[in-house]
Amino acid sequence: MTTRFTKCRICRDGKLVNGEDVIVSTQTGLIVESTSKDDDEVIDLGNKILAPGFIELQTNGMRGFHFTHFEDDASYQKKLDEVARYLPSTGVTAFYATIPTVSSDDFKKILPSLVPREISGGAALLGAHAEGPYLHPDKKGAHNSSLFHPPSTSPLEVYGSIASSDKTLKLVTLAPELVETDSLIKSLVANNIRVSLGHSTATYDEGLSGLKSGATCLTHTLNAMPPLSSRTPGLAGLVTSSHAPYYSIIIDGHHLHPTMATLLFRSNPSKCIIITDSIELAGLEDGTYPGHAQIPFNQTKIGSRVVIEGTETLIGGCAGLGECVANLVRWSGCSVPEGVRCVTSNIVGLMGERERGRLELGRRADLVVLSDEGEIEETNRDLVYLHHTTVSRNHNTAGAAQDGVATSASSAKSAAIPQAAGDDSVIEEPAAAPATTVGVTELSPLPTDECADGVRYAWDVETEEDG
Ligand SMILES: CC(=O)N[C@@H]1[C@@H](O)[C@H](O)[C@@H](COP(=O)(O)O)O[C@@H]1O
Repeated sequence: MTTRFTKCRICRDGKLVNGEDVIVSTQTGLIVESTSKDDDEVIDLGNKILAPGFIELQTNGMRGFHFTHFEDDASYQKKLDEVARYLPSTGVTAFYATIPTVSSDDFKKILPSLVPREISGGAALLGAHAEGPYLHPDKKGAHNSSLFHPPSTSPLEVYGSIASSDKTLKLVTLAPELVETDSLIKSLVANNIRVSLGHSTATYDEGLSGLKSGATCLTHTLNAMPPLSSRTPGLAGLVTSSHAPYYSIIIDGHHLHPTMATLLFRSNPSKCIIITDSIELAGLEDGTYPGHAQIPFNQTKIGSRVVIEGTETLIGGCAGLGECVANLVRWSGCSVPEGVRCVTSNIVGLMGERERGRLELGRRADLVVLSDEGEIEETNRDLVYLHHTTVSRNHNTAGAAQDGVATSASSAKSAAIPQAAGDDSVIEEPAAAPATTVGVTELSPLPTDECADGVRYAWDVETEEDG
C-alpha cells in the first residue's frame, strides 16, 4: 500500500527538485521506491512545495507549558503531548525539548521524563537539550546565574545518570572559556552527546579550542555572546572557520536584526540552523504573566517579543518555527529550500539523526506543504503529514479545501488513507481539534494592577553580585 504525493516541487539539499514524486508506504510510513503507478492514493499537490517536516532544535515550551515545569511524570507527559499536538500547526514534526539552567535537583527530576518517543497525532519528542548550567555569568541572559556550575562539577552530578549516555540527553550548551571546559566537552562527546557553545564571553580562539575538543554548534549566535567586531570576531566569527560548527539563530525579528540574520545565514548556509527558542508564552495572548522557578520575574509578551517585565532583557522567543523560516526567506532573499534546510537537513546533520529531515528513500515521511514564500498558510495546516506506525494527517484547522490545492486539500480533509481489504493496520486519524485550543495549559495574563508601570526589576543589578 502506498500513497503518492505528486505534482509538487520537492526541497532537497537546499534546492527545489521538479518532476519527482514522493511515495510513502502506508504500512511503515517510510519513503519508498516507486514500484508501480498503481498507488492506493494519489495526492496532487497542485505544484506546491513539499518539504520534510520541520525539526525544532531549541524550544523551552509553548502554549502555557514550560519544559522546566515539573510536578510528576504523568502530568508532565500529558503536557508534552499537548505541545506535541500543537507543533504541526507551525510545520514542526519533531522537536528537542530545551531545559535552561535549573538546579541540579530539578535537572535530575525533569530529564528522565524527556526520553525520545512518538506522540500520536503530534510531533515526535527527540530528547533533551540542557542549556546550562556550565555558562558564563556575564552572558547569563535570562538564566539564573546563581545556579551555574563550573565544569569541574561532573555532568553526572549535575544531570544525574542520564548524562552517561545519549539516550535522552542529546545536546548540552556550555561556555568554552570556563576553566576545564575542554575535558568536560570531551567527556560529553565521548557519550555521543552533542556540545554547543553559548551564553559565553569566549574569544574566537577560546571558541576554536572548544571546537577542537569536540563541540559542533553555536547556540543562538550573537545572542548571549560577544558581538562580531573588526579585530575580535568572538564565537560568531567561527561560522566560517576551518572547523566551522553548525550554528543556530533566532529569526523572530527581535533577537537579530534582519541584516545580521542574513549575514549569518549567508556565511555558511549548509551549517545554519533556525530555532525559535520559544518559551511557554508562545501561542498565548499578549500580556504580563507570572514568572516561575526558572524566570522568577513577571514576563511581558507583546506579539512575538517577550521580556522580563520593565526591562529589555529578552527571555526567549514566541514566534513559530514556520514563521521564522518565512522570515529568513523574506529578509535574506534565499530560496524556500535553502530556508527549509535550516530546519531539516542541517539539524539532522548536527544531531546524527538518520530517520528524518530529508525526503529520501528509507526516511520517515514527515511532510509539510509550503507556499512559494515558504509559508505554512492557514489553509494548509492540515497538509502536515506525520509518520508514526502508519501515515497520518494532522487535522488542526478547517478550510483546506478552499485554498486552491483542491485535490490534496479535499482529499486530506475528507478521506483517510484508504485501507486495502483485509489489512487491519490502523490508519491513525488524530482527533480533530481547533488550533486555538490545542495544547493550551491554563495560564492567563496577570490583571494590569499587578504589572509594573515602569522599570521595576533590575535583573542584572540584582544578580551581578552572584556572578
Ligand atoms: C532561553 C535563553 O537563554 N534565551 C536567551 C536569553 O537568555 C537572552 O537574554 C536573549 C537575548 O540575548 P542578547 O541580549 O545577548 O542578544 O537570547 C535568548 O532569548
